[in-house]
Amino acid sequence: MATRLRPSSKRCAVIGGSGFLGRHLVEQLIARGYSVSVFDIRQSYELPGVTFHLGDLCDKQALLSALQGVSLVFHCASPAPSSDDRALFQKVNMDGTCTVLQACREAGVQKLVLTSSASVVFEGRDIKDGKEDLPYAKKPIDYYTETKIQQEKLVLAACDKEKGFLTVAIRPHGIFGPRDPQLVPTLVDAARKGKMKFIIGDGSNLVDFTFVENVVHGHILAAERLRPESPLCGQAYHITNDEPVHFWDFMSQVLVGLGYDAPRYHLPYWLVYGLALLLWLLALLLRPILQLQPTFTPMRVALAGTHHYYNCSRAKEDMGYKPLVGLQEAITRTVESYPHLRQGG
Ligand SMILES: NC(=O)C1=CN([C@@H]2O[C@H](COP(=O)(O)OP(=O)(O)OC[C@H]3O[C@@H](n4cnc5c(N)ncnc54)[C@H](O)[C@@H]3O)[C@@H](O)[C@H]2O)C=CC1
Ligand SMILES: CC(C)=CCC[C@@H](C)[C@H]1CC[C@H]2C3=C(CC[C@]12C)[C@@]1(C)CCC(=O)C[C@@H]1CC3
Repeated sequence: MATRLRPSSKRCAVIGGSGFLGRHLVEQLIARGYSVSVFDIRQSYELPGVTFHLGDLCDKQALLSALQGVSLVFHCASPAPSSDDRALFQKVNMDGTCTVLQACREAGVQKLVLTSSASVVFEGRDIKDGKEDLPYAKKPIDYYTETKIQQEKLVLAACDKEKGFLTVAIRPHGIFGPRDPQLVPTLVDAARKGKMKFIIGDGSNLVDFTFVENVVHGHILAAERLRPESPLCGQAYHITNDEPVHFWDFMSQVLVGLGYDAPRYHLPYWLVYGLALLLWLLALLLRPILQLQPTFTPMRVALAGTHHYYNCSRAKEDMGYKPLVGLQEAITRTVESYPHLRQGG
């Protein structure tokens, strides 16, 4: 019979630790004296104190060997939202999360912190100051959101004080910062193709964009405050910068900071949404013969043209959360971190 290592409270694993958020989380955990095992399908860096375990989270045996002696697990792995691959999302976010839960229980893990998403309540309509008690989206706008909802439900339902296995979900929104492979690169790519001249809607919609270091701070606070007697058990928490901003002002600041023109001309929201939907259907029909990746997906158009900002007072009250980096400093640091994406760079 395999021997089980005694879990140590400063030994943790980060599933998805090679990704954007995962790597920032790993760096901060190391700085705080944790020893970290990264479990991911790829290795994207090396860092003293970090052990890499390459594997797919759908493979329980591979997970079990990475979770030996680990008391705390962060699960922040997911296929990229842009992949739009239903089967992959179901396999990784739903079946894979069941496997993660099973492996955690078998390995004697005591705490699991899931990176969920504030989008689990977003249906493409305005959300202003949304609290955690909003119902899950009944008609999720894409497969990513659909499976993030199921994933969060699975993890929160697995919280079991009697069995000594505690879970909590963090719901960040619009994560950005150095090394983000999604928001700034997509924006710059669209600008370089001349697609960022238009503002979708009247431009007055307020949105949360959250600096990656604040998201990391929320995760670590949640892990450290998650105890049998704490209110965190089995709960979800919004983590934002607590400074909603006009979507198009944020985009313009990043674009201008990198030397591109800010979008200027307005287009009606429903017109662009309708076109994006048509394009998405066309891409779906042509998929067997042609791989189309439209920039303006229905989800992106909805995010660009509606209000979606969230209240994070539950995290403030229950875990003492407060953003560490303000939005202006965060934008400056992010823009400076992408010299290669500058106009002409
Ligand atoms: N980027 C954002 O704005 C937001 C992200 N989130 C959530 O945050 C988490 C992290 O996202 P990012 O760091 O932005 O994404 P990312 O794509 O940079 O990182 C995800 C990591 O998961 C790994 N991964 C994917 N499938 C795997 C599998 N089957 N087995 C093992 N590892 C696998 C990838 O290799 C990658 O390193 C995700 O759960 C995402 O849903 C939530 C809200 C907003
Ligand atoms: C309109 C347009 C093409 C803008 C370019 C930027 C977008 C790529 C980002 C703007 C808001 C971002 C966002 C996400 C991905 C990147 C954006 C669409 C998420 C969908 C990532 C995963 C989540 O859980 C929610 C995020 C909401 C905001």
